[in-house]
Amino acid sequence: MPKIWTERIFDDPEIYILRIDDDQIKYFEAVWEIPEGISYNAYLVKLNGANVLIDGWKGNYAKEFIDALSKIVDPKEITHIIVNHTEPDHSGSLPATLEAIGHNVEIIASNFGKRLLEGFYGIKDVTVVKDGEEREIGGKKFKFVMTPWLHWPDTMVTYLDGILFGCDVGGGYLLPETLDDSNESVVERYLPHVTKYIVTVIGHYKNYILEGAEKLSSLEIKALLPGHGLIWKKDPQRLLNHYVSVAKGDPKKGKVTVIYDSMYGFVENVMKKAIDSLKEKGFTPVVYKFSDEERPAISEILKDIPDSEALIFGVSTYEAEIHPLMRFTFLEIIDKANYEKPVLVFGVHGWAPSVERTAGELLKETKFRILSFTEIKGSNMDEKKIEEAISLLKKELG
Ligand SMILES: Cc1cc2nc3c(=O)[nH]c(=O)nc-3n(C[C@H](O)[C@H](O)[C@H](O)COP(=O)(O)O)c2cc1C
Repeated sequence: MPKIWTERIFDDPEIYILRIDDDQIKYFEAVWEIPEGISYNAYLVKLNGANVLIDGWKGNYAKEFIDALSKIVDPKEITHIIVNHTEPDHSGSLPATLEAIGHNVEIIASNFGKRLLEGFYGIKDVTVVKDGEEREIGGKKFKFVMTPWLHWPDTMVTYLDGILFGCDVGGGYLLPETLDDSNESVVERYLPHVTKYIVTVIGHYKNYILEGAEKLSSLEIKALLPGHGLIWKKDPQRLLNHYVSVAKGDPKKGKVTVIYDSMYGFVENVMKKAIDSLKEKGFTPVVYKFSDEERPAISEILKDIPDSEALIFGVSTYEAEIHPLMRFTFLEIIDKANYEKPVLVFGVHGWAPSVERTAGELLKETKFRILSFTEIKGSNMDEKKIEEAISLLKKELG
């Protein structure tokens, strides 16, 4: 059963969090494996003569949302709804919320957000705010800053008295056992799930993270209240720095992610040799293997790419192509985690070498620097060739 949190998190201005821990979800966006779950966070700001609701929950929790909201405020007393981002994991509860409010409430969104609200829910009456626009509501100044492509073109953030309502900006997977960042061990456990969230959800637009961070640096941010995961009261800059580091792909010294498939063990033999050689040279390999017994989650593989120094792929030839699961893995890495990092590719075939052609074609237009393709026939494992490839990597990374 999803846990629901409704707590006052600030006294002045009076702000409440409405967080639901979605422990039922298996695949975020119907693709990313998240056994750790995800929370949806909405916020209510109580002001003089105004009650401002910021974002909402996924539609399947609309009833729970109205019940939780009703514990804090009579929905009929809500005067404004700010929609920072219209993706239905935040806006799905909106139609039910409007019904519970039962009167004309002012909905505030970006220009793109207005278009999407009409497309998704038929909502036409939306006040559009522009980049940097300020509005006085209930005696307080709300500032709206456009952060397009974080994660959709509609996305904006809302700034009030040093508090940034980020929606997807600042989010992460996991159902942390606290609401905020005051407990260091919770934060340390949480941050890898933030990385996983960034790569899988916003990785395709990661340059916009750098643009957005630059834009937000002009604001003094005392707290960051995102649409997923922990809220940041103690050190919001830590989370923003983490976002920038993932977007840049800052490497951890020695970390090399190794991904391979092996149907009958031929690729595995090659990769074992490569992994031994990596360890001998002081690297720390993180290994993912597709076999008839194991199938790693693509979301987990993606999580390990940003802070890797290099990537190594081992692929079997499959109907003159690379193995189907490795093909999907390549495509997702290229789409979500395309970084200027060195790459080695080992290919094993039965009768015709193909990896330089197939993997080469996939990697051609990417930022990855291919150091070598090593083609191996079946069990004719050429240890010298494997050693040469790993030595090339050592030379490259020092
Ligand atoms: C379904 C299937 C399709 C294959 N297609 C090709 C192919 O098109 N060209 C080729 O040279 N080898 C092909 N092979 C042979 C494998 O690439 C070869 O046996 C390789 O060593 C497999 O390594 P692995 O057992 O570690 O996966 C195929 C093997 C299988 C099972």
